[in-house]
Amino acid sequence: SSLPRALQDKYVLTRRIGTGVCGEVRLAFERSTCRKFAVKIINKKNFQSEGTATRNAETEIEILQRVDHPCLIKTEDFYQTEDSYYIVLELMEGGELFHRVKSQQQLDEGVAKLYFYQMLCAVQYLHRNGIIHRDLKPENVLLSSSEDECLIKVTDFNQSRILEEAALMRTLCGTPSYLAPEVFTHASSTGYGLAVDAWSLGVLLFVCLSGYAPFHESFGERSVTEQIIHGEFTMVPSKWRRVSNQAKDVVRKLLVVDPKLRMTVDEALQHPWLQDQPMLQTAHRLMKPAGRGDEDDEDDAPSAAVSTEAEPSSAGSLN
Ligand SMILES: C/C(=N\NC(=N)NO)c1ccc(NC(=O)c2cc3cccc([N+](=O)[O-])c3[nH]2)cc1
Repeated sequence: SSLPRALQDKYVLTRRIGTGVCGEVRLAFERSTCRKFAVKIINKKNFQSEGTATRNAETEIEILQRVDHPCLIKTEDFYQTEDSYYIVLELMEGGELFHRVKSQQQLDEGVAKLYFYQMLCAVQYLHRNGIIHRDLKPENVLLSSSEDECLIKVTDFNQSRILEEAALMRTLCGTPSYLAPEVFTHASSTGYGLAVDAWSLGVLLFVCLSGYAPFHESFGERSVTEQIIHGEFTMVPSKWRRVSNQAKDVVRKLLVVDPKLRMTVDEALQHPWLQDQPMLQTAHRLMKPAGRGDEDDEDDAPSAAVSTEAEPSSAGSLN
């Protein structure tokens, strides 16, 4: 395929390291420094119609270049030809969370908690910046190394939407008398847009803790869609026996059908299961800018995270 000249001048692209529904990921070396990068190649044809494709891709590229958080993939460079986008990204040598969970059957609860905390921080950052990810799944969570204790990064903003809050606010400033009812109810559904990510995080946590998907055609005769609409998930005893009640409580409060009642990302960050000082310290060390992780952080202010040990598991009860 015809790689952009400018890309070839700066990088050598070698073997494929990942595949996606709309393109592939190649290992690349920056010629001048020999530093390794990942290059995500997205062919534009893969999108449905031209219209939405371009809009989606622009939004995605904008988001990729605008976001700045240790647990969100960062773009180093960006090129495009008439039929593809080439996104140069930091290398995430641990690969996709999907393969890590698959190869380990299920993650140790402490490891699942460390990864889940980082995902919550990434999605909290997106929500604070008015961005809904809308496609959170194990394939879109990358691991920085093959170590259990590693940094994770959320990627693939192809389905992301920037909350049209500003446009909505302008509309609501005018005289409401001529506005149709759905402008207001739709507003509330936009407001609830953020909650879709909380649901997906619930599914992600379920998969990390148990190694299988909560909604699956093999469970009973109902279709996956039916199971989801009714919030009917199955905790197979053999897979959940060693999982704490607090961890189960987080899953149950995220997999709530009514978005108004679903736990938010902010509330999840305050859940007793995540008030785990050792985990928080590890996470904050991993999330610091490169190189500052292992210096003695005498001078660092004590982390703002809650310092109390997790309460006794009162969280076993469902509200
Ligand atoms: C931005 C984006 N997707 N956007 C999109 N529209 N996809 O549908 C995107 C999607 C996936 C990735 N994946 C990787 O960077 C990625 C996958 C993988 C597997 C083994 C090993 C590595 N690695 O970096 O060593 C990998 N990196 C990076 C970016």
